[in-house]
Amino acid sequence: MTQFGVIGGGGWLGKALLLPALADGVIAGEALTVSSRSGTVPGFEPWPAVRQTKDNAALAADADVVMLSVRPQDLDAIALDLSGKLVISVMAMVSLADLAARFEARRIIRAMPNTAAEKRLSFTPWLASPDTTEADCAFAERLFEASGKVQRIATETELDYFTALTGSGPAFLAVFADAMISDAVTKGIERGIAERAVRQLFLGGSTLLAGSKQTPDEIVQTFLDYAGTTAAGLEAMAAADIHTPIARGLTAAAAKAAAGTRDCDLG
Ligand SMILES: NC(=O)C1=CN([C@@H]2O[C@H](COP(=O)(O)OP(=O)(O)OC[C@H]3O[C@@H](n4cnc5c(N)ncnc54)[C@H](O)[C@@H]3O)[C@@H](O)[C@H]2O)C=CC1
Ligand SMILES: O=C(O)[C@@H]1CCC=N1
Repeated sequence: MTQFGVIGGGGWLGKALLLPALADGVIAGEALTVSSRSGTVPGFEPWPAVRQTKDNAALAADADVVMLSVRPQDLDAIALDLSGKLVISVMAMVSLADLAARFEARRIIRAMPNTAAEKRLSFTPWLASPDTTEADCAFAERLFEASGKVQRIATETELDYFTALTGSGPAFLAVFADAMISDAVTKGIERGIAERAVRQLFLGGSTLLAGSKQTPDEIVQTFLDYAGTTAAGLEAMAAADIHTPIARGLTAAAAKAAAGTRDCDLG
């Protein structure tokens, strides 16, 4: 049985990925070791065979596959020789070349899920270094499929962009929701009611969008064609150039992701 060790696996993203995979049987509890700063985190109680530790060296010694899920600023404290193992990283801003140099690893997969993984609704692009095997890629795909949709991509430049688009994306939707709530409050709507309304709007609107045969721009055009209230709102937003701040935000996030990353050839 492939032994899987997840460094930082008790954090937000680690648990969002691991709990669905355990629930689906993609990972057996007996095959999983999770490390955290404290050595014990809640959430894994339904799988008592999952081992928890603070000792990353012991985790790595027992593992065939090691996943890194700590914040980038905590990575320097983790000095391990992972040569011969499959290394999976979900970390932003840490490149394949950096991972290879730090951990003496050749088989590396970088993936960029988002925290909707905890609802099994992540979009997870991933890419693999040239030495990874088909079995390595299949393991990673099964793991990430438990928490959403996966997409293999070709370059780290794309991964950096997806770090902004879908990795950070939940926060960008939250800022749009917050702007709507703030406006509603200034118009006299009670904050709690505005929040309830906007949460349901995002659920309803995004469910429609996800399942629609129309593209988003076609949906916008359909509403413009009514020439009614929605069109008045859309035209005012277009006049205020709503696309520009969105593009600026994505560009800044992707630039930050890329600052620690460069396309590299590990072949
Ligand atoms: N939260 C998000 O929206 C996304 C995060 N990521 C990436 O995932 C990684 C983890 O992010 P989160 O889970 O959100 O952060 P988090 O802070 O919730 O989890 C990180 C965990 O690592 C643990 N940790 C720190 N140093 C450790 C060490 N030496 N040994 C063992 N455990 C250690 C911490 O105790 C914590 O539980 C980051 O690198 C981030 O770039 C990627 C996509 C989305
Ligand atoms: O904000 C971050 O750095 C991480 C990566 C993508 C989402 N959260």
